[in-house]
Amino acid sequence: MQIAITTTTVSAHPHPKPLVSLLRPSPPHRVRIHPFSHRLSTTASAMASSVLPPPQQQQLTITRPDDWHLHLRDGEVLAAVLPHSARHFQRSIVMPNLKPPVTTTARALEYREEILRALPPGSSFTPLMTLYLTDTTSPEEIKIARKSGVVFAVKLYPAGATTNSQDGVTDILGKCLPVLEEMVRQGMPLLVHGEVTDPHVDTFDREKVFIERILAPLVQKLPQLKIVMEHITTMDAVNFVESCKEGHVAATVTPQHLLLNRNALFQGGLQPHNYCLPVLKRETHRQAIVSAVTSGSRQYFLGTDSAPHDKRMKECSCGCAGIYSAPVALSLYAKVFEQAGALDKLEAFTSFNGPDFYGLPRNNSKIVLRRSGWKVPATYAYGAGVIVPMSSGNTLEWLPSDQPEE
Ligand SMILES: NC(=O)N[C@@H](CC(=O)O)C(=O)O
Repeated sequence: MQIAITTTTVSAHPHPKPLVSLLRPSPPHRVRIHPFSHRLSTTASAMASSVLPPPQQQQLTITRPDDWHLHLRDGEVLAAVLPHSARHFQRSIVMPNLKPPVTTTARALEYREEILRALPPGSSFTPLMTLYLTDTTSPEEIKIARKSGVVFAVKLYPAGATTNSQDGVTDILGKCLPVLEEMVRQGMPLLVHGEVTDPHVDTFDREKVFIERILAPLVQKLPQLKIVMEHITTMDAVNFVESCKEGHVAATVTPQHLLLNRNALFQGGLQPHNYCLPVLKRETHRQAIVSAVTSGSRQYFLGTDSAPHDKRMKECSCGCAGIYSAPVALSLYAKVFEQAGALDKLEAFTSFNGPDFYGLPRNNSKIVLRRSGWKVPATYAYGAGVIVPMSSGNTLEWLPSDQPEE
């Protein structure tokens, strides 16, 4: 374990007094802890130690993370959002659901060039390109993709499931079997948006039903296919992933599905900025995925699903699905792992399990997260408008350093 943790040196009082008597206002005994030095600032330090929580980690140094599920878009939006991902992540799996979608290696190469041109000067961020699977993708295209060295996976969008999925697959086993067999031969992972599109299936059950109707039969038919179940949201998905062989089936998990349940969609009125697909689920599901990712299992890794949409497209009569989390994701993941008492498992989730699954080297450089409050901007501007980030206007605790420390 390469995680470096800095802690305070405050020790617990051997005979703690009842909390209530210690909390009574008493000016001479008031204690302040400087956010950076962590020194007790009054002579009441002995008294204070009895009311302090256990020592807190103040700084985390972890291997630089990768984002294994990212929507970068193109044009002005790409230029605005790319620096946020490039600042914290070394590599990202770039989703291909542009308009029109990235269905060929030739198009993926062009898109990759566009991303590289939009990078801030000096950035070493590496986009890992993907192809958008359609009913007519050919096995030959998979061979070309593998040979290119820049395409790392193929994305399955069931037709009509989410943003720009209208050209997606209508019948994966009926239409795509030869392509999937070629992917097995090429060791090319299939990244799955795991929701059925059957309008008779309740929106909140679409992931569960997808597992039953499509994913389980697919794994049975092609057990050698490497599959990433993207942005899982349910206990059913956790159970499914864990029933599969490590190294063959894995899952990405977003910050929103770890921190929010479906109440967040309706708190005080309709909350369009908490709307994404798959939609947030009930609390028991959230707890199941938190337990899964903080357990230390190698089958889960970081995938933000950061999906920017113009504010006007979110706040309208038929709002788009997608939450923009790139600037805040790392702080939020740290919060989740800290709340679960599992900060020692954070690095494997952010930086090891993903490259290990994809058969890529782990990053060498580091990133530092400091316990230092920072306020998330209300919006981020781009050419034509603004994008509202997740946790907009809130203060977050863990501040990632902009520069990796070698
Ligand atoms: N997650 C979302 O709600 N939206 C994504 C598409 C996707 O991954 O479903 C988008 O591209 O906007």
